[in-house]
Order: sequence, then structure tokens, then C-alpha cells
Amino acid sequence: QPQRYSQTLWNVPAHPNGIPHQLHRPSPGKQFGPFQQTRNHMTRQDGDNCAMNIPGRNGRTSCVTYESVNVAFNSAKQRMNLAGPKGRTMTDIDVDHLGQLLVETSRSLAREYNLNADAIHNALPLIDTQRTVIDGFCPAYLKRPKCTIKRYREYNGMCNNLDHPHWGATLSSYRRLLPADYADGISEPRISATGKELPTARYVSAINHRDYGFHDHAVTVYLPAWGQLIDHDMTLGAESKEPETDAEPKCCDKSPEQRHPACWPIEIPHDDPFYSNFGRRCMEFVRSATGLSENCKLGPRNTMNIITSTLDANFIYGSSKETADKLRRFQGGLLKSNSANHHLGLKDLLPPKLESPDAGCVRPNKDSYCFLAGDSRANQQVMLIALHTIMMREHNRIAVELGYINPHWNDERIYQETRHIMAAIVQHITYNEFLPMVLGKDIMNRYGLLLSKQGMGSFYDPTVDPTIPVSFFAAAYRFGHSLIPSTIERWSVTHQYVGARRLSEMLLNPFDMYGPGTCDQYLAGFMNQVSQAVDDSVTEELTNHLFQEGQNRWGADLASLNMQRGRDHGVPSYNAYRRYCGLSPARHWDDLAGVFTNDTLRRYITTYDTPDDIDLWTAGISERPSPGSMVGPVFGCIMGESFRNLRYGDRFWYENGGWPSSFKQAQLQEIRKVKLSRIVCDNSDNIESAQVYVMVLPDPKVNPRVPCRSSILPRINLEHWRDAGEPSYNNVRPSG
Ligand code: HEM
Repeated sequence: QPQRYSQTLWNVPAHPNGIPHQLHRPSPGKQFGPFQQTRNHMTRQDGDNCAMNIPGRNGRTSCVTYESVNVAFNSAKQRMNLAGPKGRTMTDIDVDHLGQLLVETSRSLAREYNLNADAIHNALPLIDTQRTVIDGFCPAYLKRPKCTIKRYREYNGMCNNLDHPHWGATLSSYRRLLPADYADGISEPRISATGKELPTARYVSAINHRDYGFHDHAVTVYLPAWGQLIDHDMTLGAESKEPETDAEPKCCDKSPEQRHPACWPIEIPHDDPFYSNFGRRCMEFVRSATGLSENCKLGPRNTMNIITSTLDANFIYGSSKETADKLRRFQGGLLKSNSANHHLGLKDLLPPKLESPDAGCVRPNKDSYCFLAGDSRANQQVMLIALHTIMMREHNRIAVELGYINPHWNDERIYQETRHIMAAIVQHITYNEFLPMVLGKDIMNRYGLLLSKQGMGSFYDPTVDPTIPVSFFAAAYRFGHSLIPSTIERWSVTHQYVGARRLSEMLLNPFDMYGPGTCDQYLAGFMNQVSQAVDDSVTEELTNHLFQEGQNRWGADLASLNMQRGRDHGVPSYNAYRRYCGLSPARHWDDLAGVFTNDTLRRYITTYDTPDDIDLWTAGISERPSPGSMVGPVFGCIMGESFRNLRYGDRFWYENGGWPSSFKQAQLQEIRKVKLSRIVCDNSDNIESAQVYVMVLPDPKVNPRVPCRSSILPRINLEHWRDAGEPSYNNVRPSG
């Protein structure tokens, strides 16, 4: 359905049946509300030089000329003096620089033509930048590439959608479900609806996200562990960097004048219950890099996803051919690994990260190396690195078997087919085991997320954009931060408790993994340790001790970072999403009775000036859960819609039939058998039993713990990939 573009920021219609529809990007040459694109139109004032008509008072229109766009861009370029691309390919820093120029260009035009937020959001993007000097700077990757249909995905996600090749691709901007809420309509962080500043993110966190340590009654640590792993398949916000060092700027130790322009440190109140003990008044925070939209359109600031949006297992392989190649052995379709513990009869670990060894972990000495995987965050903590390890092992296990079954396949063919199967497994486990627990049956049903048990589907809808929404990346999918326990337990392979370590000690410290048997102890621990509930309580390990350094007794606060990140990205308030999700927005505090617990509501009343100010993340994790779900209605809606688009907007979706990428019926049935428990059984060293669904605590009746050799945990039968030389395979050139 077309959107009404005359809507204001505060008047977004909900879908009649309660399910919001996608905000379609405007296609060129159409009329949207009062703003008229003038590609082929002569206008009264400026003839062919008029890029956009803006309605003014008394029915008179004024014209934004192409010339004024050129002047605004050139003067921003001169004023900002940002470095241009060094090589032929655009890096995220290059995109950021051009993005900043476009933001400044939009700001100048908004000032010159006195544009309001509605016009900035709706009118500026309609200007045909291809007719301006901007076109000469707009990188080729944002222009339309020639797509061909192949069996395997491109690493960078390009050409998944043949009509919109950039949808879901790397370095594209996050999608918006609602117009950005920036104080100036362009890029400045949100302020209160009262016109005052919002309370600082740390103040909100300290009052509302204390550590009460409530456990979930059913889910194990495998649930947040898998949740984070697949987050790293879908989103990675681009950081602003110092061009000289490629490092994230430091802000707190500099005076405001000396700070990097992206610095936006979080103010800590003087009476903070924790940081005041250490005299801390400032928490590091750097605004994300600026993104670009197709053809480098003008408008409010965009922000970009460095990795592909679709669930394609890029955390194993990377989102570029360059990264993928670094991880490959180029032999037998295998990934590189480290066989240091082979002599003990133990399976391979991930290879050591020899390039930029200090990025992403804190090394105890120069001889220790953290691990190399497809995602740069793999070493962040032990849950993540353990799952990365078993997914690498699963790739190699499947590759060896495929090579055995098809001795005539070369390295490339084995590698690409294994990568294709791994992406299917990630999709299947996510929709079969993870989402039903997180969202519950009703939401799964409402958004069309329930999997078919048999047959091929034709789920693909080329009008659906799988690009991750800002509100998912910067708020809703961070629901997982509430689930994290304070310690991570190790259990023996026979399910006896062994010990536990504080989470903060394990951050950026994956080196435990080198200890013989330790990986197994964690993998067994995750299925025995219960996770925290999704609620307003967040462990102090994350709210006071995140990435604590050296001898310090304090670290950063992830809850504050989440809210600051939401404001950084122009995420509107919780109330705006209530409206978007078909719920009534709160006009008075009383309207929120029952939405949150009374305690939570009381705390919000002391924290915020009005219900219109509440940050999306804090409210989303604090909502009372919907029946059968771990999350409440607003997070359920944002996640439901996002996961719907990831299923229906992915041409390579594993259940789809009729494409060269489609699995055969029998192969699909094999993929449908895979469970995370099977992957743990096959890729741990000595674990001999697991409950059928490892994200849920064992229960003799509904989730029994069974031996790994039991037929209740069937293994994917790769015999169905025996290749008698089907033409549909042989015609396909390997991608990349
Ligand atoms: C111990 C576990 C975890 C730690 C230490 C952690 C830490 C972090 C940190 C430091 C950030 C960046 C914050 C910022 O500056 O904006 C982040 C982002 C994020 N986290 Fe977590 N996280 C954990 C678990 C999870 C889980 C379980 C989920 C979801 C189920 C999750 C979802 C996200 C998402 C969606 C982002 C945004 C990522 C991006 O695209 O850049 N995290 N997390």
C-alpha cells in the first residue's frame, strides 16, 4: 500500500488489522503529498533548474533549484574538508565522509528554504541527485549493478532482490519503520517533547535497570547465546573512526573543543549510585558513522549496516570475498582451523587472529592470540566464541562428508554448497527453536513465521525489503541484554556443575577456549544454566562493568549505550512505536497502567517528563510480556515484522522452491531435521547427551535429555546431495 507522504512525524497511521506495513521508499518521478519532484517538469520560477517545489504560505510554492543543491554540497565539501576515498573501493570511512557531506548539504538547504521536519524527511529525498554534482561522488556500489541469477548468494548480499539489488546488502542504510526523530529534523539527537533535554541515558539506566537477577523459568543460556550469534549475522552498526588510526575516537579525556565531531559521551549524574564511588562523570560514546541511500539522496541522516541483513551465516564466512578468502583453506571446501589440541584427541579450534591481533580482544601477552571468525565481534565473550567454534566445526564436518560423497567436486563447489547448507541451518534453527521461545505462537502466527513441516514453499515476495530496521538494531533486538546472567557456568560433559566465572572477567577474553576440555564445559554449561528473564532488570556485569579495564573497578554501562545509540540513530520514542504497532499511545501516565508493573511505571514517572519521551529500549524490555511470549507487544511487533521480512524478502530463503538456489525436496527435509542439540553433539569433543531443545531446560516429558546417538536427534543425511550431475548445478558459476 502506498504511504501518505503528507503525514507528519506525529501522525503515522497504523495498519487496519494491527500489523504495520512497510514504509516504502519513494520511487522517482511521483508526487508525494504536497512535495512534487520535478525531474521532467518545467516550473514557473526556474524552468528546468527546479529540483523540488515546496508549498509555502498563501498557496505560493518556492523552488529548490539544482544550482542551490550544488552550491550547498560544494560549500559543505570545502568547509568540512573530509578525506575522499583512497582506493577504488569505498570503505565504511569513505561512506561516512560522503554521508556527512550529504547531511550538511541537507542542513544548508533546510536552512535556506526554511524546511520543517516533514519536508526534510519527505521532500529532500525526492530530489534527483543524479542531476547534481553529488552524482560524481556517489559510489558505484550504490548505483544499479547488473544482477545474474546464481545458486549461491553474493558475500555482500547484493542482487538478492533483482529489482532492488541493494536491499539487505552490506554498507546499506538501515531501514526506517518510522521517520527519524532528530531534534533538528536532520541529525541532532532527540529531545523531550517538552522542548527540554531528555534525562541522560545513564540516569534512566541507573533508576530503571537495577540488577534484581530474576531468572526465566524455562530458557537456558543457549537462547541468548544463539540470539547474539544471529544478531551478528544481521547487524553491525558502522563506527565513526579516526581516519589516521582507524580506531574509535576517545572522548572523555578531551575538552569539548578537542573532541572528534562524532563524540557524544554520556553524562553520569554526580550522585550516580555506582559511578559516584569512583568520581566518574563521563562515559565514552561515539556516534555511529553516517550512511548513504541509493543514489546518494538527501534528507535526514542515515546510518549503515556493515554486514548483510539476511540470515546467511556471514558470522562464519564474513560479508565480503576478501574476508571469506582469509578464512578458507582452499582445500576440500574447508575453513581454516587450529589443530593444536589434536594430540589430545580434541577437535579443532578457530584459527588464531594474526592480523590486527589486538582488535576485538585484550591479550594477556604478545604470544597469545584471540580467534579469527567471520564476524569481528567473535571474541567479545565466551558464549559467542564457543558457538562460533562449533559452527566452524560443523562447516568442516559437512564439507568433509560432501567431498567424500562427491569426489568429483572441487574445493569451490564443496565450500559454496556447504556455505549454502549452513545458511539454511541457521535459518531453520532460528525459526524452529529460537523465535518460538522468544515471540511465542501468537506472534509467530500473526507475522507468518511458523515453518512448514513439509514441501517446498514460494515464500519469496520481491516487494519485501529484508533490510534491518533501525529500531530493531538499536533497540528491539537488544532485548537479549536483559537475558544475560552475571556469571557463566561450566558443567561437565555428564552434566555436573564445575564452576562459574563473572561475566565481566570474560569480556574480550576468549582465551579459556584454548584449555583442553573447556569448550565442552561451556557447551554443557549453556544447556544447564538458566538465563535471566526479559524484564527491566539487567545484570550489573553489563550496567557497571562492561569492558572493565585493568585495575579499574568500573566499566561502561550497556543499558546506557543502548539508549544513547537509539537517540544517536533518531529512533523515535516508545509511544511512537505503540502507535505504529496499532496500540493506543499513552497521553497520560495512567494510560500505561498494566503495560508495565506498577514499580516500573512509578520509576518512569520520576525519570521522564512525559510518556512521549520514554526511550524505546528501556520500555521494550520492561513491557509485560504478551501471552506465551518473552517480550511485550511493541518489541513483539518490531521483531515480528523484521523476521517476517527476513523470511519473505530473502530470495535465497531455504524453504523457497523454483530457483537455482533452491534445495531439492529431499534435501530440504534433511535440513528440517537439524536441531542445535545435534550440532552441539556432533561438534563438541565428548558431550554424550543433550536435551532435544537445548535452548530450553530439560524436562522428562516435553524436552527429555537423550543420548547424542539417539535417533531422536537425527543428523542431516548428506547422501541427498549425491550429485549425478544435475544441469541446474552445473550451469552455475561460483559466486564472487
Ligand atoms: C554477554 C553478552 C553480550 C554483550 C557483552 C553485549 C554487548 C554489546 C555491545 C557492547 C554492543 C554495542 C553497544 C553500542 O555501542 O551500541 C551491543 C550491541 C548489540 N547487541 Fe549485544 N551484547 C551481548 C548479548 C546480546 C544478545 C544476547 C543480544 C540479542 C539477543 C544482543 C543484541 C545486540 C544488538 C542487536 C546490538 C546492535 C549490534 C550492532 O548492529 O552494532 N546482544 N552488544
